[in-house]
Amino acid sequence: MAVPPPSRHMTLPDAKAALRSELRARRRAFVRAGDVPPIALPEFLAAHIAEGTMVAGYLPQRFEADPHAMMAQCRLLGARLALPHVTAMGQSMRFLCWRPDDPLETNALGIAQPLADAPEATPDVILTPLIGFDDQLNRLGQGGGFYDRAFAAHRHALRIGVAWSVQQIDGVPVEPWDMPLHAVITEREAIRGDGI
Ligand SMILES: Nc1nc2c(c(=O)[nH]1)N(C=O)[C@@H](CNc1ccc(C(=O)N[C@@H](CCC(=O)O)C(=O)O)cc1)CN2
Ligand SMILES: Nc1ncnc2c1ncn2[C@@H]1O[C@H](COP(=O)(O)OP(=O)(O)OP(=O)(O)O)[C@@H](O)[C@H]1O
Repeated sequence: MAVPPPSRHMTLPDAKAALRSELRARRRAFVRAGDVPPIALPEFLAAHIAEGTMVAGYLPQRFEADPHAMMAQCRLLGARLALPHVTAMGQSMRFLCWRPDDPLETNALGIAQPLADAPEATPDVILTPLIGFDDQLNRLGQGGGFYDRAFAAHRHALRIGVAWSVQQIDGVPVEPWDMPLHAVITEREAIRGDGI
């Protein structure tokens, strides 16, 4: 979907901030319109999940795409689950093991997460919440750099974006540290890269 091109006078951080605000509005309108369908685990991704595979998921904030159905399907295939754990902006994000009945705390950013002393996980698959994405599998996140740093720390993990289809744009601005996703899964389709 086309987004108005950033003005020539805008800096890249300004352009990204404008995109984030437009995409958050789209995401909110999509969810408020009601009847959001579940996002299923596509067959090509299920083929990477076996007994003991460590899948890092996330607990969606209000209007984020909901990965619960995918996480449940991963568990049925024998996967173990983990969730992100953050302390403050600029700090690294850890993935901590989590089962559906385990206790949660709320972090400084208002997101529920496992308790700090839960065992640390090394993810094989990282289900990644997105603000936006494009058909080249470039990703726009919240801007904290948490997932950029996590991708750099877990280079062998599959990077799987999860989003509502309305979050697709023509060209996400790419910066030197950005690592493209292996696939993006939406409620309508899966965009699959060459590496998966
Ligand atoms: N569900 C979920 N969990 C996640 C992330 C995420 O994007 N989604 N993260 C991905 O990095 C990490 C937390 N990172 C965050 C980075 C920035 C903001 C932030 O700027 N929040 C704004 C409000 C955003 C909004 O209105 O949607 C704020 O606090 O002002 C929040 C979380 C770890 N856990
Ligand atoms: N490997 C890394 N190590 C340290 N800092 C990094 C690394 N990758 C990115 N960063 C920093 O993190 C910030 C990421 O900003 P950017 O706008 O790309 O966020 P984003 O990719 O949208 O967000 P997120 O990764 O949180 O989903 C930048 O300030 C960048 O310098």
